[in-house]
This record gives sequence, structure tokens and C-alpha cells, in this order.
Amino acid sequence: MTKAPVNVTVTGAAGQIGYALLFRVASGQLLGPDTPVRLRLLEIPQAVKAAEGTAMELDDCAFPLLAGIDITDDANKAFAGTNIGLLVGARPRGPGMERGDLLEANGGIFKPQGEAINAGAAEDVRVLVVGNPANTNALIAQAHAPDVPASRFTAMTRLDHNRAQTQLAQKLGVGVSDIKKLTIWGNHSATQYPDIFHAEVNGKNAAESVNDQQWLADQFIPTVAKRGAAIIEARGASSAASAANAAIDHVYTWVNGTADGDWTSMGIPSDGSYGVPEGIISSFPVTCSGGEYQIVQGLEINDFSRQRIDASVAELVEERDTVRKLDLV
Ligand SMILES: NC(=O)C1=CN([C@@H]2O[C@H](COP(=O)(O)OP(=O)(O)OC[C@H]3O[C@@H](n4cnc5c(N)ncnc54)[C@H](O)[C@@H]3O)[C@@H](O)[C@H]2O)C=CC1
Ligand SMILES: O=C([O-])CC(=O)C(=O)O
Repeated sequence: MTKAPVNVTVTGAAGQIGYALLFRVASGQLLGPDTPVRLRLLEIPQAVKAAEGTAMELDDCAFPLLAGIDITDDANKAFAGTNIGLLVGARPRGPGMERGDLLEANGGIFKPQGEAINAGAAEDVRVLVVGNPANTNALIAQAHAPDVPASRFTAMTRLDHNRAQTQLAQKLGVGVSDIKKLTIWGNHSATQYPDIFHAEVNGKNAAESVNDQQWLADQFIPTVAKRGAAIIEARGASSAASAANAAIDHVYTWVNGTADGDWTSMGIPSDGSYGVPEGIISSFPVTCSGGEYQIVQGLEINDFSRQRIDASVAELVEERDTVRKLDLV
């Protein structure tokens, strides 16, 4: 190891996603094969023992890039000096629950974590919120970290992006890597809008290649938007390995950049682009380079897309207003 280790804090480390995520972080898939990592695992006191068990298994993998593991139930210790915060720990949705039901329960988790990040994280800290409702949880954390640039707080819509990529590839009978420039707009919820109007399939416009408005409206969009619920129905538990995979993709792309001629989707604080009210954490098409992201500008938004973006953004505004009333932002 030549480089100094990067501190990666994972909350909810003993949970399902944590178990699918930690081994991939420790093996170098989060930051690349040349970057050693030191893991900081944050859990609630009752789950610290389980996190210790996972840490024993991590040790048993003898990952060359793993420089150490600290386990704690104290957010201030977990985030002291952290460079990457993966905020996974939250109460997951059960059958029949919508993500919004979780706002209040999870508000109490993300406020102190935002404060701890503000108090002690490294100057270059980058935060990905996975725990649902991810966009508004990210807003709560960000609101309590006034000394950290707001742009460092992001929410995960990469799983939705990846889901959309596969659905579209399967419809067109192409490989996933033939598909570029998909966008998830809005909230990581059933109102999200997966947009194929600017997507390209082997260089051709995806919406024109599909040429099936009914499939788009009645199959593609609901399949992607409700995939989380479909997984819960099928597995009896929420998506874990695919969510961990998307978290790895999100951070890897943020740090290492998007490929030329492509973009990705990230939940980020709005700067007002595309009529999304400033400050709410909404998913946008972004390119990444040099560890920074930029919203893709200048896309023409047709009426079909406009309605759907507006609906998802309206839900985010409602969530923000709810957490405002609860004094969480
Ligand atoms: N954004 C996205 O695309 C996705 C988000 N999710 C969300 O991710 C979250 C985690 O999911 P799972 O790992 O399946 O849940 P899980 O219930 O298996 O694990 C959650 C873990 O968080 C821990 N935890 C609770 N409060 C905590 C706190 N204050 N500090 C640290 N740890 C705490 C729990 O003890 C538990 O070990 C859920 O909110 C789920 O809805 C899941 C899939 C996709
Ligand atoms: O639906 C859930 O609660 C889990 C999740 O966010 C997803 O799989 O997209």
C-alpha cells in the first residue's frame, strides 16, 4: 500500500445491505484497486455484536486493501475524519408501507448523523444516503451540516437507473452497455420518472427505437418505479445486493467520473435547474469528473416528461414541508 487509506463510514453495517456492501468496499470496488480503505462501522447498540461478526468475516477475507475496521455505536466516532459516508442504516419498508411513512422514524437518525459529519468529517467528505426515504433523509442530514458544502450530500437513485437500463436493454434485445444517457428524475419512490427520451441505444435515440408509447407509459415506467415493492413481495425483504451494488456504482462514478458520452443519475441538492426548487434533493442527469458532478444542462423536456418530473418533485416538496414541520430541516 502506498496511498494513505481512505476512511469509509458505513451506517447500518449489520443490516442486509451492509452485509452485501462491506466486502465489496473492502475488496477495492468502491474506490478502485489502488486505494486502501479503513472501515468505520456504525450500528445501534443492539446490533454492534452482529457488526463485530461481520468484521470477523472481513478479517478472514485478508483483503490487501483493508487497512482496519472500527466498530462503534457513537456517530461522532464513526464520522470523525471520514472521507466517504455511506448512510445505509434506517428502518426498512415492510409489505404495504410506502417510503413516506418512514419519514418521521428516520428523521431521528439522520439529524444526529448530519451533526456528527459537520463536527468531525474530513474536509473532502462525500455522503451517499441509501436509507429510505433517501432523498429527504439526505436533506435532513445536509441541513444539520452547515459547514459542509451542500453538494456533498447525495441520495441514491442509481439502483433505479440500473433497473431502467436493464428493462430497456431487455425490451430492445441489446446489452446493458449499449444503453447510454438514461435519466432518473425526482424522488427515489414510486413517483420517480425514468426518462428514455434522451437515452441512446447504440447511438440511436432510445424512445424512437422503442417506438411504443404504451409500453413506455404502462410497463417500463411502473416496472422501474415499483421494482422495490416487487422485490419485497418476492423476497419478503427489500433489495439488498442490488442496492449495495448501486451504492458502489454511485460512489465509484462520483469519484472516478462518468464515461465520455454518457451520464448517470444522482439525487443531489437542486440548483433550480429544470424548474426543480432549489435545495430539495432530487435526482438529475449528471456527469462526473475530478470528483465533482455537474447537472446535464439544456435537455429539451417534452410535455409527457414535464408532467412526470413535476409530480415527483411535488412529492419531494411535500416531504420537505413535512420534515420542516417536524423541525428536522
Ligand atoms: N435508495 C435505495 O435505492 C434503496 C434504499 N434502501 C433502504 O436502505 C435501508 C437499509 O436497508 P437494509 O439494509 O435492507 O435494512 P436492515 O434492517 O437489514 O438494516 C438496517 C440496519 O440499520 C441499523 N440502524 C438502525 N438505526 C441506525 C442508526 N441510528 N445508526 C446506525 N445503524 C442503524 C439497524 O440496526 C440495521 O442493522 C432501508 O431504509 C431501505 O429501505 C433499500 C434498497 C434500495
Ligand atoms: O423499496 C424499498 O423499500 C427498497 C428500495 O428502496 C428499493 O428497492 O428501491
